[in-house]
Amino acid sequence: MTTRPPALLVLEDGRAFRGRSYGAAGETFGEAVFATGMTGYQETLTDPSYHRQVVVQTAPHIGNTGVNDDDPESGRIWVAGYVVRDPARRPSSWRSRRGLDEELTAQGVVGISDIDTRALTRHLRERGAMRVGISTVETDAEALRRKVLDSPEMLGADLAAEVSTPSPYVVPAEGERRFTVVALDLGIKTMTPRRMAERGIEVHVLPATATVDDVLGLRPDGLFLSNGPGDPATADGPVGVVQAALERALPFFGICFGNQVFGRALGFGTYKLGYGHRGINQPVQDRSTGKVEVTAHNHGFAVEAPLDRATDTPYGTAEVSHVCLNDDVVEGLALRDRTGRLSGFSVQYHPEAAAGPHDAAYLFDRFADVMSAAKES
Ligand SMILES: NC(=O)CC[C@H](N)C(=O)O
Repeated sequence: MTTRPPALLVLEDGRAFRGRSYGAAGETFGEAVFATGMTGYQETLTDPSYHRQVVVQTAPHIGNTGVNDDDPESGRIWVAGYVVRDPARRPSSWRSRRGLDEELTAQGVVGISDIDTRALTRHLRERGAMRVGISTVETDAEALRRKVLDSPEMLGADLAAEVSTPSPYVVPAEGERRFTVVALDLGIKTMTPRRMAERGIEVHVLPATATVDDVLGLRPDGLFLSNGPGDPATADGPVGVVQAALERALPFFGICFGNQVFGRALGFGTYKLGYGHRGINQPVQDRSTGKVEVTAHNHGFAVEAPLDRATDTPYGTAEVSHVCLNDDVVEGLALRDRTGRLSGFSVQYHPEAAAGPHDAAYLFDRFADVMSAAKES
């Protein structure tokens, strides 16, 4: 194996790491975030929520199972850059079609390897997520840092439309069609409509810019909002769509960015976390049952809502349904109508679990139950 050329990583606060080029040569900028999953790097790389983020993998060996054509969560790699400690020298899996290094290069993703990812992660944990640059062409750390400081920040970034589908498409229900759902694609992962389809839900996926009329024109039984990149404070369009749907008592389910938009639609604020939650083993408690789920996360923002009381909204009573046991961050919201019936809910984490444990799959059944109850009434 030939030795790969040198590469330089510089954070906006000036901390620098020198390693080797991994993937494409060139220069890239984004928000440095760390992901703690021991598996699922393909799903991570192709999750549109990572658009404009440079992902640092805390697992030291990455690329061991190569790249297959089954696991991507979208049509391309979305991360702005990739940071690993020790890339696999040779992939090994019966499903592997090519090496990860090769795939990153083919998709033009600039990365760096052979740096102390543990030191970098501890730095981000102490100082918070921040902008970063990786370069295989610039060798002067101060020069690269100046470019990092010129690059856009994640706070205030409006990115959903950049990753959303350009035109609507339909994911048919498996077996008998029980419900029709409109899903706003703010950066949807492939597995999400599939989890609904498995439950007899036909999913009409619409672009992030879809209007209330586009949604209602399809006469859906429910509205779904996906995960997605960027700052939820910028998502005024989707917030308006959700509010209009709630006014008409249309059952609602949201995931991640969808949870943040739901929170805003209910009148709550959102804020940026210090370094976020990204991994597949985060403990979350469902406050209605007391049960703890081990869940998949990828979020840098969160909803600000009171944990100790319900909140009256124009659409009913809202409460925090799920919390993260590591830091008490709001991980889910539930909305009940005047009769006490659940009419909409959302989670900050990823029940589609691609990758991740399947503890939260019940939420897709809950969505079907909410639609079923609404149909009967
Ligand atoms: N996965 C997501 O939907 C992330 C939502 C939002 N971009 C955040 O970072 O919190």
